[in-house]
Amino acid sequence: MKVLITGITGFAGSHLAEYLLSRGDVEIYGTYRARSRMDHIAHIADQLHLVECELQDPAAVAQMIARIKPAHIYHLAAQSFVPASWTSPADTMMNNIVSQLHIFEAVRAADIPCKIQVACSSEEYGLVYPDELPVRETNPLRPQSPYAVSKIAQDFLGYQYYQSYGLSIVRTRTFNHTGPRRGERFATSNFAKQIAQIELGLQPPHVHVGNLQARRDFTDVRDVVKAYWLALERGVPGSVYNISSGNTRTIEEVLHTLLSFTSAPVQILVDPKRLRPSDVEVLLGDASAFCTQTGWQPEIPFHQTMHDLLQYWRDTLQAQAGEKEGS
Ligand SMILES: C[C@H]1O[C@H](OP(=O)(O)OP(=O)(O)OC[C@H]2O[C@@H](n3cnc4c(=O)[nH]c(N)nc43)[C@H](O)[C@@H]2O)[C@@H](O)[C@@H](O)C1=O
Repeated sequence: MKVLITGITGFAGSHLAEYLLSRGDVEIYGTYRARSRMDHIAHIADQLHLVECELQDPAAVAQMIARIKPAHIYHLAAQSFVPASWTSPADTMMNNIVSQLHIFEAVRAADIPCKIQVACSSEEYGLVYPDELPVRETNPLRPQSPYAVSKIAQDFLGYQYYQSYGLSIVRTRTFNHTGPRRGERFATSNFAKQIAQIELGLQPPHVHVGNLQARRDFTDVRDVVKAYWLALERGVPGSVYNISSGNTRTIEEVLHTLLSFTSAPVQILVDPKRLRPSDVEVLLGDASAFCTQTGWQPEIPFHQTMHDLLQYWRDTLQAQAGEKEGS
């Protein structure tokens, strides 16, 4: 079976490709852009069909889908960093909404039986009141960032294309996920990288942070990509599912978990530039609909995820230092 992963060079995309390869029953195609970095998939690139495709170009997308004729599409490519959606809101809308429209239109034009997973987000819930926790899929959506609005548009377009044209679309509202290869701008990875840099003497012993009081529901990315596979294998087309762990912790607790793995003495410094115009205060998801439908359960404990993330940065920085020495 042919599957297509948009954003295969990214964080979730690279883990999904690894997971699907481990299953051994699929032929994996993945899109990348001219400026994409290949580091995350370099170790498996010879087992993938990589296709350069700008998803904002409708003709390129139509041609690519008509040629590959994938049975599954995992649409993971996106502008996913919330703060960037304030500095470049139009770019976020184009990247997230317009690209997805091109994929849907290309599948319609090719007239192929294709299941599509749309990567939506817990950010769509935005402002959540204490008596609404844990959040279910039926909760009102009260977006707090342009990014959240773009994800609501992706989500609702998925619904509408299912209703209007019968496209086999499953929407996943994934809560925070992290693990090795997480982009360094996101809180967990940023803190882990700073700690690894402090350990190597590459930065003074200060960890710079933003709002530590926000609460988030974290799942390991390696569990999340299994959920994406199950979403298309066992999810009901037209449905939307939360994907979450059912645990919430403050970002301060996340930082202290990472710090528990190091003996380096550090001072925590709040950087006002890291604060957002409006931040989602608390997210805690109810994934029972998805678990019941597909049998999915997150398996990797949070401590393990944080441990592996810190180790990822230690290894990456050491490899970079080795390369510099060698050159
Ligand atoms: C589900 C959702 O999950 C992610 O969005 P996010 O929750 O914004 O992720 P983040 O890691 O940037 O922030 C988490 C929290 O941590 C706070 N925070 C404190 N100090 C720093 C800090 O220094 N850096 C950052 N980035 N955040 C910080 C920050 O204010 C926020 O409250 C994306 O995958 C998104 O694509 C998505 O869909």
